[in-house]
Amino acid sequence: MKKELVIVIDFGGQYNQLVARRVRECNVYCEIYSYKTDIEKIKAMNPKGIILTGGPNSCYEADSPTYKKELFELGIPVLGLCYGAQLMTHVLGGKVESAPVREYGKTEVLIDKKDSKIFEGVSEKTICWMSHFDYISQIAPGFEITAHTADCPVAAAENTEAGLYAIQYHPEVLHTAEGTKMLSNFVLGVCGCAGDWKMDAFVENTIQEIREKVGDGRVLLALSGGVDSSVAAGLLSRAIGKQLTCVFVDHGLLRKDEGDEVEGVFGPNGQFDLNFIRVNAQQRYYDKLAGVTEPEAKRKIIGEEFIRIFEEEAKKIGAVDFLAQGTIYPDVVESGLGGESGVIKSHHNVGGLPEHVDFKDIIEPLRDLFKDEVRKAGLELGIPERLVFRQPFPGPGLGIRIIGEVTEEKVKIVQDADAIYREEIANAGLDKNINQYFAALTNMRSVGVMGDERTYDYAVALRAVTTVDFMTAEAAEIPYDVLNKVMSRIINEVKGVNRVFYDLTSKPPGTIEFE
Ligand SMILES: Nc1ncnc2c1ncn2[C@@H]1O[C@H](COP(=O)(O)OP(=O)(O)OP(=O)(O)O)[C@@H](O)[C@H]1O
Ligand SMILES: O=c1[nH]c(=O)c2[nH+]cn([C@@H]3O[C@H](COP(=O)(O)O)[C@@H](O)[C@H]3O)c2[nH]1
Ligand SMILES: NC(=O)CC[C@H](N)C(=O)O
Ligand SMILES: [Mg+2]
Repeated sequence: MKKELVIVIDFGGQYNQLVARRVRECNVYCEIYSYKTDIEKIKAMNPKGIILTGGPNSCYEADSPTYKKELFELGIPVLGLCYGAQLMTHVLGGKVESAPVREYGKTEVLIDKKDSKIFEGVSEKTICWMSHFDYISQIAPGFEITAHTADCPVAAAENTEAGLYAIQYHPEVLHTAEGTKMLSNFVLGVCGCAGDWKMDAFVENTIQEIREKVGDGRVLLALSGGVDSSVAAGLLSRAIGKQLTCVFVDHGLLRKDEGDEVEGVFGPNGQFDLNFIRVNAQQRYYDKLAGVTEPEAKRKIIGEEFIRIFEEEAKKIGAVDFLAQGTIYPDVVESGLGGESGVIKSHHNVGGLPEHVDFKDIIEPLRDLFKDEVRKAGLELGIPERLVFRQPFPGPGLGIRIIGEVTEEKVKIVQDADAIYREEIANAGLDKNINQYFAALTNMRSVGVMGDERTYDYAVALRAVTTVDFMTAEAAEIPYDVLNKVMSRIINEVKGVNRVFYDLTSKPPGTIEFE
């Protein structure tokens, strides 16, 4: 079964992931590609629709991102959003200029063409999210204006005959009250997608694809016991059974008792029928990380050691062709490989991979999914809810929750503090409402007084966030008495700590982890 595909062409906008999400919420599969992607490649994928994203540039400037005119002549419907709308206009002979009045934030849009397919079921006056300083001063030949605002004569325009639609605002953000409706009108109404891409189809198709790719070869899965690799294990084991071996690395940067817990679930006495190997590599990691302080350097070392261990294990098993990982879409984007977005941090399993990897190929069945979609796939596969809804834990583990140099002593401190924090969050019944929470060790030491004596000890930072997709997040509002209890237990029970902070920062501008 060939799935319907809508392509998002990325011009560097901030909300590009959201565009892809909204399309998927219409049950249509969607992928993001850079504007540098060759038109032949785009044609070969045979998409049912193309969406051009926003972007920071001005399309009339010489070296701004652009696309060939041919893109608009493929007979495939194209929707341009903000920069995308301006670029479409510019390339097709209209005019884009610096706007006399910029628009930013919630803005009332007045629909001029009530029977436009994009505005089916949309109110005549509707609140939309604007973010632009350029504007379309003259539409391209063949287009008509379909909406305007008080300050912007072209809030939307279209050339229905050519299947081209331009929208100046951002329908993908939830501040645009009826934006989801407009995008679904494009995807289902204009492009004619059936909207039958669902998780059961994803699971069945992926199992089929894995079987075809692997044949009678062998696969080594990097299994952390986290959500993503557990779901990947579920898929792979359904697809190829005992041709799969799962390797779990205890790098000495796991949470307190986590190594034994993972072994308990996936090992020989656990609930899955898997080939499972636990590698104890604690000392090896501490040695490699000694003296290293720079976050990206730490990530690269941890990522590289993972691969070297997998290679060694593969040799012991013999004739392993494929390395499988539980990589998901946000790992790819943040590592700067998902399009035009900058590198935020190199996830150990993507941007942190060493240049040479001793496997024929890498299998990443979840590479195109967001976290909540991975969870849906997990439930579809019958993976226990307790595993599916676990909070994520990053592969580099406490290595990126200890700011600066990692030592065994610091690992012990952060493990103990984190265990107390998690216990108290669970006692307060907050664990279901907070999507990720953990203790981190700041590299800061300060003076305190305990039992009439001077102390000069570390400060622990508590982090807790609510988020849907881990791309953006808010600091969770934890009741003060809970925080207070955690603070007092950490200071009393964990040696080497004399201060506790609560991190209030949202993402952006912070990230969830500290490094
Ligand atoms: N300790 C580990 N041993 C083996 N593989 C690991 C380990 N930690 C991470 N990996 C590999 O790196 C991938 C990415 O790690 P990541 O933490 O993003 O995912 P996860 O652990 O599977 O799920 P979660 O995000 O819920 O923690 C994992 O899916 C897994 O393939
Ligand atoms: O497997 C992983 N390898 C990594 O290198 C990594 N870095 C961050 N994370 C997790 O990704 C989510 C977003 O984290 P940030 O806001 O810190 O980028 C959060 O859930 C983080 O825990 C990682 N997971
Ligand atoms: N959000 C956007 O895509 C902005 C497009 C363009 N840079 C403008 O300001 O008009
Ligand atoms: Mg993990």
